[in-house]
Amino acid sequence: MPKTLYDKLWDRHFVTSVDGDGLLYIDRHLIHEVTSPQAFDGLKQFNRKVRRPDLTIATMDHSISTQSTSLDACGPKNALQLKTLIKNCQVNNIVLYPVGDSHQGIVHVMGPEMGLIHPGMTVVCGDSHTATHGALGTLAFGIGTSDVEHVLATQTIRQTKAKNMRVNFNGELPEGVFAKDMILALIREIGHDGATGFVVEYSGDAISSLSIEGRMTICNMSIEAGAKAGMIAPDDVTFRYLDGKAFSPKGEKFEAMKAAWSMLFSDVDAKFDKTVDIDVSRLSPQVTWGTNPGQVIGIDEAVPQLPDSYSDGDSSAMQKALHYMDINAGQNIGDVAISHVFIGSCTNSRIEDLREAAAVVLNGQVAEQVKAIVVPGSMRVKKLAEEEGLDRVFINAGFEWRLPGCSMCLGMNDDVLKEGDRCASTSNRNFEGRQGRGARTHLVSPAMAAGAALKGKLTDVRLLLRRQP
Ligand SMILES: CC(C)[C@H](C(=O)O)[C@@H](O)C(=O)O
Ligand code: SF4
Repeated sequence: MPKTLYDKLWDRHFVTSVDGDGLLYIDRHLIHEVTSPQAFDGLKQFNRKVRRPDLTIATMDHSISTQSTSLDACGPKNALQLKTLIKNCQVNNIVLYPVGDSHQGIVHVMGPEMGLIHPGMTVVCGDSHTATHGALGTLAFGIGTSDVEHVLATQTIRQTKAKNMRVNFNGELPEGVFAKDMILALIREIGHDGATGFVVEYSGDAISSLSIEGRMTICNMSIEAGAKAGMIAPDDVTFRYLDGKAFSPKGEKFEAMKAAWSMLFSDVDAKFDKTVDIDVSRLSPQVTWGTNPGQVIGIDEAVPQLPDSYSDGDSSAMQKALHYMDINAGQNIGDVAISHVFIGSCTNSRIEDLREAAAVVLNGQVAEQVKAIVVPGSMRVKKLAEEEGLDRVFINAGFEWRLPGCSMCLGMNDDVLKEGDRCASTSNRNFEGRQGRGARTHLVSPAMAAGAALKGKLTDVRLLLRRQP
């Protein structure tokens, strides 16, 4: 029977069935400070050992400061979480990349760049954006803390098989339009719960033309459409990305693995439960106006009018979102002034994202009333960017250049927005209070965020790019 890529990865990792679910073997387990402490406590309580410390990798990202390497910088609660991770990793022989280490970074940025993630793997982490790793042809999904404990103890996890969805992105991306705009446009089309119960495979010529960085941006936000996971079949772009990475196989072994990885694709006749087609050649830069990622429009569009019937759930949700965001129906989104810009997060903090933002910033200045920060996703991204002089571009324009971490993506560290602040953000979530209680988030691409920083308002970055020589 023809199989999808998801079916193939499921079958390869299937250990046994449990009441209609599958018990899957896990090839790579990533951990961070927030969702691991209780899991380790659970192991200790039952005197259990970590079954495969060698397949488990830890980093620090959520609770750290990106302004200081002190573990105490974000208060005693965060410090305790970080110190607990250090202790748990020591006791259980798990490699940890702590703050200050040259490999430290946001878990979904540092893992792939070290070559720890290979096509065909199952990858889990106690973090919803684990879907990011699907960009390398893996089955990767986020798990809860009790599942973290289960994986630590057994290297397996119980899962219900999801349905198959295929999203074809076709056409050529116009100037100023990026992977972030593609995924936002998809969520607009299918809604923020449009992929609930599905694993999504992305394909089409617009996906083949994307770098791994761009593919990660897309897979990362699969979860924001409700999907269990997002994935992209490995191709030459994937193999070139993996070649030479620290933990990639080397020499003949790499060639042998490449041959095996090349077999990881959906069969021609494989059946998908749902298919969506999107033509990217007509896309404009996207920006969210509301409080879920499906409430999104092109920068050249007006905020939608409320539907006629005020009784339906959609319009009351819309009204609530407009009220929280202090935005009017029918308003031109390009008129909205912002107070903050955040370029970072596991969605958009890779080297390519920083290059795209820097290309817009070149020779410009951050608007006076705006506080703008750039937070590279990992120490490696930071180093690369500094070698290319991108840090100078940002600093000279008035941006803060930070250490790697989750930072302003969520209010768990020292980058919390205040009530009424309005942020153009390259992150992935815009729900009420995500960046701080009462703060407002507009999700955009790195180029759009850079444009907003210079203009002090949401801006069509295509106009800024065209003006440059
Ligand atoms: C803290 C963590 C559990 C959480 C997640 O699972 O996604 C965070 O990364 C987020 O983005 O909200
Ligand atoms: S950068 Fe944001 S979305 Fe990504 S793992 Fe950190 S908090 Fe979660």
